[in-house]
Amino acid sequence: MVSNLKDKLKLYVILDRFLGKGVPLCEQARLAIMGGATAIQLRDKKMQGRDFYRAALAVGEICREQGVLFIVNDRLDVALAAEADGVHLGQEDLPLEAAKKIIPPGFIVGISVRTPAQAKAAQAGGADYLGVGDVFGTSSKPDAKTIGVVGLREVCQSTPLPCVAIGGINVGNVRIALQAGVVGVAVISAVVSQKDIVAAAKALRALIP
Ligand SMILES: Cc1ncc(COP(=O)(O)OP(=O)(O)O)c(N)n1
Ligand SMILES: Cc1nc(C(=O)O)sc1CCOP(=O)(O)O
Ligand SMILES: [Mg+2]
Repeated sequence: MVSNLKDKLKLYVILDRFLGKGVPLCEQARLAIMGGATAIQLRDKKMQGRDFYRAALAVGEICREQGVLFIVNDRLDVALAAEADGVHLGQEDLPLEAAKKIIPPGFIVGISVRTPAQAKAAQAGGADYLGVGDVFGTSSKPDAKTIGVVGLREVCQSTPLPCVAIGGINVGNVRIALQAGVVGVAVISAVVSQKDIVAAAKALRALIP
């Protein structure tokens, strides 16, 4: 059971094997946490289930030791087997109502949304937080659809659930995202693609109250 979820969503770093420029996933996690990441997501669209599970065990152990939230992207089976804190599901992933049939109490489910209607449905289905984006335009997810800050604000104002902004977030625009009503930001390239991952995470974390 995770308490103070809002605090744990402040700086949500998503690991990426390819955008991490050769830095191993566990090292990305360690460095991001040293820089102040409050949540880590394991996301890999190409790994086989067995490798993804192994990576989840390894990254999960680091997060547990450091008291950082650990979320697995897409794969509820892997999230449960690796005893992650939760899973993140998009609009094309396993439906929330199906996930709810098999998740234990206290297991966190984050849902990607782009509209107030999607936010409403996620809340009705028992989501714990929302990932809202693509806010500023991202080059890390080819099929992302940009909603802008106006779209972000509309979603935040439509729901009592804690919202995390995602998509093109960096030190130059994080304040704008926060002003739209999110509790935190989720990033890939602004942290894991940077030469100094610790410094990059620190710089972002310093801008999030
Ligand atoms: C925190 C957070 N928000 C949104 C997403 C995107 O999820 P999804 O739309 O399912 O896309 P993929 O990441 O699976 O490509 C996310 N992963 N995390
Ligand atoms: C994984 C993901 N989901 C998005 C969405 O809009 O749902 S945007 C995105 C990629 C975010 O990477 P970066 O911080 O490098 O822009
Ligand atoms: Mg997904």
